[in-house]
Amino acid sequence: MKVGIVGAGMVGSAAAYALAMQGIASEVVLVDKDADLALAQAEDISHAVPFVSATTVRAGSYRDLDGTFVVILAAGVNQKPGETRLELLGRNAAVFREVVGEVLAVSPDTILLIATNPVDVMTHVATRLSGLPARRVIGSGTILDTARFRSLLGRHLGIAPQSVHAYVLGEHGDSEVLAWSNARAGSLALVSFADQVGKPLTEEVRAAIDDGVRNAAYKIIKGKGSTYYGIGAGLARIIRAIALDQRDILSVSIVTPEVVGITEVALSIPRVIGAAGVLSDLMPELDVAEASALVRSATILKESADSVPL
Ligand SMILES: NC(=O)C1=CN([C@@H]2O[C@H](COP(=O)(O)OP(=O)(O)OC[C@H]3O[C@@H](n4cnc5c(N)ncnc54)[C@H](O)[C@@H]3O)[C@@H](O)[C@H]2O)C=CC1
Ligand SMILES: CC(=O)C(=O)O
Repeated sequence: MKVGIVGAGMVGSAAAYALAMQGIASEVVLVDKDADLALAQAEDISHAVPFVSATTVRAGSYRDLDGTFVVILAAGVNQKPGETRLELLGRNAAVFREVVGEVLAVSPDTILLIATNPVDVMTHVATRLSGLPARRVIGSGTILDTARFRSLLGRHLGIAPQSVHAYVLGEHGDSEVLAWSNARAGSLALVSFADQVGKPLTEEVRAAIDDGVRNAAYKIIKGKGSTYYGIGAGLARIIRAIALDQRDILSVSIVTPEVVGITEVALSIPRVIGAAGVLSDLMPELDVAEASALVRSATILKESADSVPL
């Protein structure tokens, strides 16, 4: 499977590296307005390939994206310390006005996988600009937040994160909703599991995990300028589900006709992913507080998307 990546900075290159290391793509083409950067990233990653896989990693222009099955959009600006994701919207919408048409001119049937922040609103923008069906314009959404949630829960409970079944919903950003009420460890309700292993989910524990998930990006950006390994692996995970038609349930963002009473909004809920993109949407059962937090998150995203002139 051929994968294109527009934006060969930290996120684009981390995704290329994850795809190559896992042998998910047969070919990865990196495109950036800084052609020297794209070339350098492709060269560097291609030198890791002989150790593990046979993926071809190269730099190119938009013309080289012909025949791609998926194109990751990771072009644009990232957050400075203390800046919110939503504050990037105006600048990154301008980038997408330039980039989306270029991609579709050479690869009209591709699946767009959006990473650029604010990712939910950028997914909405890309859907409008491309005219593609919503299920083929997928934002990474809360795939990363869900991984952070599972990681912290697994650490607290002393189990592998893969055995934690819990999702973060709504915005990939400040208003996101950690769905505690339907989370499970193995086949057990989370609270029951936590009590059985003597690691109760006290208010303090829940608050610390919420902070660890919600504010992870702010802390990492303060420490090293940007985040990229987590999202690089998350993007590769979504592409694996597409490449192998795996029908995995992942929390990703697409423009959705209606969620918690809000219409035409891009946000994350669990969705089944396969070769055609998003195959179906799954609305989890939530408690009253979670449902109301999801309405708030959806409203913020809808208003933000409505503010973007196309
Ligand atoms: N969805 C998620 O969970 C995450 C999203 N991000 C977001 O990903 C985006 C990229 O972040 P980084 O890679 O750290 O930034 P970066 O600055 O390292 O890379 C961005 C790249 O985009 C390129 N670019 C800008 N305008 C372009 C255009 N018109 N055409 C082609 N290339 C263009 C730049 O030359 C640069 O190489 C940011 O918006 C960031 O907030 C970052 C981490 C997680
Ligand atoms: C930067 C960003 O969106 C994240 O790491 O969550």
